[in-house]
Amino acid sequence: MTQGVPEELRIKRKELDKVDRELLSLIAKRMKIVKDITEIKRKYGIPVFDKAREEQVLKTREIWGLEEGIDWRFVEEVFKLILQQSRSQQLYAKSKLYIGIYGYGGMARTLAEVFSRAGHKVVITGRNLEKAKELAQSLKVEWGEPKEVASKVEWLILAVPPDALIDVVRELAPLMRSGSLLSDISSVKSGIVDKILKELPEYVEYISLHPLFGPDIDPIGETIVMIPLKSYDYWVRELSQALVSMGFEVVTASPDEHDKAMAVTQVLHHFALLTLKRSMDELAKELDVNYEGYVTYSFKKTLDTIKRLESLFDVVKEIQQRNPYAKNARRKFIENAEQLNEEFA
Ligand SMILES: O=C(O)C(=O)C[C@]1(C(=O)O)C=C[C@@H](O)C=C1
Repeated sequence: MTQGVPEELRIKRKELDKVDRELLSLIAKRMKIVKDITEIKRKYGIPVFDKAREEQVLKTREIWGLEEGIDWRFVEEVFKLILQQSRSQQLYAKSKLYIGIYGYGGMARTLAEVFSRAGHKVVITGRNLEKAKELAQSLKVEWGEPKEVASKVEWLILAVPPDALIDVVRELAPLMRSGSLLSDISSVKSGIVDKILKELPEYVEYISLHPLFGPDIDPIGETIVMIPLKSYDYWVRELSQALVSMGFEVVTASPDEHDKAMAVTQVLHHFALLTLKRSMDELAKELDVNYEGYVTYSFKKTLDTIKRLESLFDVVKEIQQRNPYAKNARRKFIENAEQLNEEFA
């Protein structure tokens, strides 16, 4: 391959090799400092994720980049990646929890991975033990029979679709340890949490969770909504601290507050983007045009989001169907589209 490469290009490539090596050494040096920061944060119980500091980091680096003649957007992208890596390197567990995860889908994997990386003891279970075992082995954590797991963990997280949820609660909740905690992670809370509450024995606590991220992204720095339904202060404090020290932002809400907020940020957002996609496809066909080469920087991001939504279509549909405020949200969207259409006429 080197044959035919002009000598001066070869020399320049060598120079690049050297600089890139130095770049990596500097990144490793930064990571070592981050490790020290983790220890300090663990000592004082300071959250991993510090939004204000990250904003300051991005702003200063963008300015320094400009001083060096480097485009700020590039600097922003690079430092966003560095910060993401930095956060995910920092996870710590102040007190170690024994956590059971029922399920082997994408969210089960993401949560199990983060919890075990932070130092918690994780055990995977589910109806299909082979699948549970497969996931557990790939993450190097334990697996076990549902009943056995339910009876030994301190915190059992059910990462199963809403239709399967109640049966699992009915089967496993009575076997849980006194004072232990149960959580579901469903995207809509109305019509689900009440049913779960009815099934719970008196000695089991219940905090419903909604991780506001999909299974396919690095979750550190993202938000988890915490909905305490049946718990003493102990678990609310313990859980909130555990999540914060793993780098999550925690928002506490009631089930109704959660569903209302999600009607705005999730239902409307998904509906608008899927409507956009269908309209794009129809219009492109009608106009007989291939628009793929004409995609702007920000539209590329929109298309990526649409692709993600399409790959999670079942979940998207379920949210649209189950959120009690979804119908109104969709109507608002249609009304506003019509109104805007008149304004633009
Ligand atoms: O300064 C901190 O608190 C850090 O943990 C370091 C760091 C960084 O890598 O710069 C990482 C995560 C925080 O969200 C903010 C900044």
